Amino acid sequence: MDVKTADLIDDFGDELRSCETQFRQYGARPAFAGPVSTVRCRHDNGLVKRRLSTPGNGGVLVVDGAGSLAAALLGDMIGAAAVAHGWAGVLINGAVRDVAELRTLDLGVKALGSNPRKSVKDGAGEEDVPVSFGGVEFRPGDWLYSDEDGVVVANRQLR
Ligand SMILES: O=C([O-])CC(=O)C(=O)O
Repeated sequence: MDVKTADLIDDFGDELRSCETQFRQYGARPAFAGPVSTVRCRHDNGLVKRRLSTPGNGGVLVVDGAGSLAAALLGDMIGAAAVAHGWAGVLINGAVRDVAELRTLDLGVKALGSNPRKSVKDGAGEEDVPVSFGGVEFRPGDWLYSDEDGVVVANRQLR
């Protein structure tokens, strides 16, 4: 999908929520879009790993890691699983690791930063709940559009 968030804002205006968080790009896909699924967790990526190992159907997993940079919620193995399962992208309010390898994956990956320390995998957290960061609420079933300008979300598929 050819995603241009600025064009979407021009065409759909207030129908879109625009996230203020300044993410870094880590995947090889600078632009991605799809229906939203969510995980909320902190220093534990058990739910992220499990979710990205199930069919993504072109969706985007929004992970609210509470903005913590203390441990990575995604690395190259989980990233490769996401590609293999047909996810379009992963948006992480938290950290990643294996940055050099993530750069080669055909996947949208945006996160706040990186940390080589990995998370535990107890599976603590919540799935399919609304999560909020950057002044935006991300709800399961919303549509997310992301490119180098930013991340915007709508209640429905706009294109
Ligand atoms: O396993 C983890 O916690 C993250 C990671 O390094 C990977 O996905 O390869």
